[in-house]
Amino acid sequence: MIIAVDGPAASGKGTLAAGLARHYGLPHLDTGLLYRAVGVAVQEFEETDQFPDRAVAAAEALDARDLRDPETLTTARAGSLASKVAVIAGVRQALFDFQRSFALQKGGAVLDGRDIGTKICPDADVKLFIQADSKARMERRARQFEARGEAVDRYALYHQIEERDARDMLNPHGGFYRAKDAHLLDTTQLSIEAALRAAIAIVETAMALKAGDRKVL
Ligand SMILES: Nc1ncnc2c1ncn2[C@@H]1O[C@H](COP(=O)(O)OP(=O)(O)O)[C@@H](O)[C@H]1O
Ligand SMILES: Nc1ccn([C@@H]2O[C@H](COP(=O)(O)OP(=O)(O)O)[C@@H](O)[C@H]2O)c(=O)n1
Repeated sequence: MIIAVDGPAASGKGTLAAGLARHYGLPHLDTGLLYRAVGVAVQEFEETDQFPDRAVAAAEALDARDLRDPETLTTARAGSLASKVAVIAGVRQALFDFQRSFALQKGGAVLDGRDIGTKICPDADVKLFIQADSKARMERRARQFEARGEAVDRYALYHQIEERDARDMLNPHGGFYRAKDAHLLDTTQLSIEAALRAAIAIVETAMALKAGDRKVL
């Protein structure tokens, strides 16, 4: 079974994808980490015209080992760099195969990101689009940073998230929109546990419907 989980920054998609993966015993790929790793690798070229070419080369050379440093990859700066390399068509192309082979491994997988249901796994068994209002998302990210001892300016963070979401939504190569067949899950008022229960219920219903369809055919 392939489960695609998409949504904007700090909507809780990674937490839900990890929870679904645990529940169904499937491997999980947080695809945002790929873009973050590429962005961090070329940060010194950010203000130069070499940035796109360097980013494509970094994406082509990316190795699973580059994803093992959550401390540097999950900063706000890495998030912003990620959304800048994510608008480069060659970067998305270079990262496609890695994501696609992860999705197609035997037994299935859970992937979360921005274009999983639309571009990486348009054939996923179940697609979820996770939403939460901007304030809730900012507060969650603020607490996440504070939990690891970082000082947070909530006003600046709110604007950073809005700016990144806007860049993602305007990304001509990103396909960051809700797939027509994605199930919307708004987690603004839900705890992590309640959100996971709701996500599992969606998966169960979708799989039961699929099985029913197969019987009818
Ligand atoms: N439903 C929820 N209620 C409260 N906090 C949540 C919820 N879902 C996720 N979080 C917390 O919000 C932060 C961001 O969640 P994460 O799953 O990383 O979001 P995303 O992958 O969409 O960026 C994490 O610290 C996570 O524990
Ligand atoms: N499948 C994906 C995943 C991430 N991204 C880009 O990478 C950035 C960081 O993604 P992320 O999922 O780690 O960010 P959060 O939603 O966790 O804040 C996003 O803002 C997008 O610009 C993408 O373009 N496509």
